Amino acid sequence: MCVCVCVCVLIDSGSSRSTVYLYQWPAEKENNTGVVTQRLRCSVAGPGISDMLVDPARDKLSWTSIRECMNNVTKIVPAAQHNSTILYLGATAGMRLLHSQNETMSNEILGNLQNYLQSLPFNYQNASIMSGDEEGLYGWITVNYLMGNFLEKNIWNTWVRPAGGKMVGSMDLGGASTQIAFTLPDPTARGTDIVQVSLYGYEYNIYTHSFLCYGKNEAEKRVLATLVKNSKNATHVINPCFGRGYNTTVAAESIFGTQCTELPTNYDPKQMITLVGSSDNVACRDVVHGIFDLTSCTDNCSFDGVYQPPVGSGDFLAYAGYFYTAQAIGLTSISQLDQWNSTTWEFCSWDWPTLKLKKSWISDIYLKSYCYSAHYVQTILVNGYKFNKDTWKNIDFQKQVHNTSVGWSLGYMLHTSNMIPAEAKLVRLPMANSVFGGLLFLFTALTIVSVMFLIIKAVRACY
Ligand SMILES: O=P(O)(O)OP(=O)(O)OP(=O)(O)OC[C@H]1O[C@@H](n2cnc3c(O)ncnc32)[C@H](O)[C@@H]1O
Ligand SMILES: [Ca+2]
Repeated sequence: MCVCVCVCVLIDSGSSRSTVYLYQWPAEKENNTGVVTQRLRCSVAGPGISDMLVDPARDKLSWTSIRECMNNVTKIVPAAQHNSTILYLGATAGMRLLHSQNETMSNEILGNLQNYLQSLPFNYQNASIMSGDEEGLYGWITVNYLMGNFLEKNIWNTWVRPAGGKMVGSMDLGGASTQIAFTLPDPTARGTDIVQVSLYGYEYNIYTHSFLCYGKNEAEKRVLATLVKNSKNATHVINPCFGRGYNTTVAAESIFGTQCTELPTNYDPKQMITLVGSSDNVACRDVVHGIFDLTSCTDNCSFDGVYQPPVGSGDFLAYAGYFYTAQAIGLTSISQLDQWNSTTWEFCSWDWPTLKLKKSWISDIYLKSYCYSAHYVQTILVNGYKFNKDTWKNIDFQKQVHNTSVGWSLGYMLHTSNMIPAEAKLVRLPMANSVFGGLLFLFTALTIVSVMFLIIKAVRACY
């Protein structure tokens, strides 16, 4: 429990990279809402922990990069507070995939990492692999905590649930998996992927689902795998999603060395494959559509036969890969669906020299993939989750709220350390704040008028 401490360190071990977060808050206010701020965000150099081999030489390298971030933490947190500083590590889709493929290796990596974290001067709690549903739920908690949707102060300076109790849905696009989570209007709805959580004394009925292999990087490998399989020449492959003029040669294992793609016949991991860009919008859209099973769903279903209630008319925050994609095509924050489509169309029609010129601030490693990811975002949101032209404008593409990164880590820290109590001593008004305020005003006005009336009557009686 983070009781009486003002700082917590959380390591987000994602599939593509690890990030160290340092959160802080005033100790006496720890159960209030909106008091936790992000003091440090440190990107660990190198790949995600699932790609770190546990051979001594690589090991040394890997932990050295985490050590650099932990040294920054050590400098910020006063020495007297080190042993009360809680330290957690949560691993996500990269480790989920590795765990199902090679449990021994995933245990070895986690064990190795645990030894290192235990050797630090902090109050190490645990390092674990989260389930996709937990990841989605914690993302939802982060979003609503940062937006102040759980509690607000009423006119009596007491914490109450905001009038209307509108919560914001959460959509996270990672490298290996993607999550959606939102509250259901019907508090009694039960079923697959619906969880009930009690926060600050209120019950929330939340739908949360995580799609493994639908993260931005793994889904791109699936697109490339389709192109390789459908190509007449399996070593010289046209990629419609890359800009014309962009060619790259990669080893087959960089596409097929994952559980997310099916191995081709006569698979040779070292076989080199040349991918040749062609800036072909329609072909890119079609191959991206092809990785989703959009046919096995009818009502209340997203894709791949997964149950999903309608997204409704509420607001959503889309972050991580959603934000990077929106930023690359120039449509962060709120946009119209038509705008997204036309911007994607224009972006994907540019050849590589034009892309480099127009988006000179983006490094090649990311730039080559944004045409694919713009189509991917449109497909998953519209064909998958069933956003339409009216509800698309409810999606806000962001990476931060109040200078704090949006992701599962803050929600995990708040929940795991009990900083969001299930029950809270709240004043529960029998009516909405605004109605209560209005009635209060009315009664005050009536009292004043009555007193004045009595005074006037008394004065008149004297004459
Ligand atoms: O959640 P999982 O699936 O484990 O993956 P992750 O945690 O490693 O995934 P991130 O949110 O860090 O990144 C999401 C995607 O955005 C990409 N990405 C990360 N940082 C970026 C940056 O600064 N600019 C552009 N793209 C970035 C990254 O390669 C992924 O494809
Ligand atoms: Ca992530």
